[in-house]
Amino acid sequence: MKAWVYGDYGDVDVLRFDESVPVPEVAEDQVLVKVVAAALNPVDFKRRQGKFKATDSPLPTVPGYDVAGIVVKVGSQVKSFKEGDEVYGDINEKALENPKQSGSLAEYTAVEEKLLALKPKNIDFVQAAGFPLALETAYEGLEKAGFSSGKSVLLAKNVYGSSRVAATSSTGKLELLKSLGADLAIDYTKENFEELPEKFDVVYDTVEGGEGGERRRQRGMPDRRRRPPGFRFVVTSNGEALAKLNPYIEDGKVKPLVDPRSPFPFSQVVEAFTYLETGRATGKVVIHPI
Ligand SMILES: C/C=C1/OC(C)=C(O)C1=O
Repeated sequence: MKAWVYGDYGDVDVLRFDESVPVPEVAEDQVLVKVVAAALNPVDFKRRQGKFKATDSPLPTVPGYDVAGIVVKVGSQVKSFKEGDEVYGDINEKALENPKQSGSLAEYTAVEEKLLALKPKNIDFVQAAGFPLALETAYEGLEKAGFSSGKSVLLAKNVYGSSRVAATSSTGKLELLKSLGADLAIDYTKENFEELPEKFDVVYDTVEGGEGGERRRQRGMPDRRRRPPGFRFVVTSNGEALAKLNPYIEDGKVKPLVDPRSPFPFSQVVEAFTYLETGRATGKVVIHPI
């Protein structure tokens, strides 16, 4: 099959397009998905850069976590899906612990049925591919924080009924935050949210150690010891959680956010990663058709 592969860790120039990659074997609890669309995530390029090599699967790697496609084969123990089902999901249960060597930037990928959900009918494959890892990360974090309706979060209005959502971004993305429903859009290049008079029940930091986090630290991030209790976690892919969120997607309460430059054709995966790695994307970077 055709797939993007890298045999060494490094920047985008380690990526190779290979037309003779073996189609992955299907275990008894897996389905084989004909990939229609695959979304890129920062974990893909951090993994390719070797940031998780200690717990990575062996090289060579076909990258790609997020997938949307059609079931073309089912393992002997599979109960939830049949051939022809349109599915989506994050194919790696533990994002950083032995992620699959054969990912979604390929014509086919084999995935455990417990990591997939049926694709909502009201969104297309490109929109669906962009949801799993990001949506499951948001949901898992808010669940772990015991978030509930009426609370305020510095992210979760339409699923939890939060009273107030504030969000931070660089100057150029403030209007996008407001269009997505943020009651308060904070420019982290000008303000440190921890110094604002308004306080929040939950602060959800998705980029600590990323651009936003470093910028806050450069401007004298308050002493961590004065911060309220918090926790770090790495998303666990969960098809049941995704299926639970399907009704919010189907009634339009949770909307896909695909970058205007998406979809990138399968031949332009290098260009797609290069764009994602600029940090300038304003939505999911999706590869389609595959
Ligand atoms: C998707 C999971 C991630 O876990 C870490 C530490 C990141 O930087 C990720 O993107």
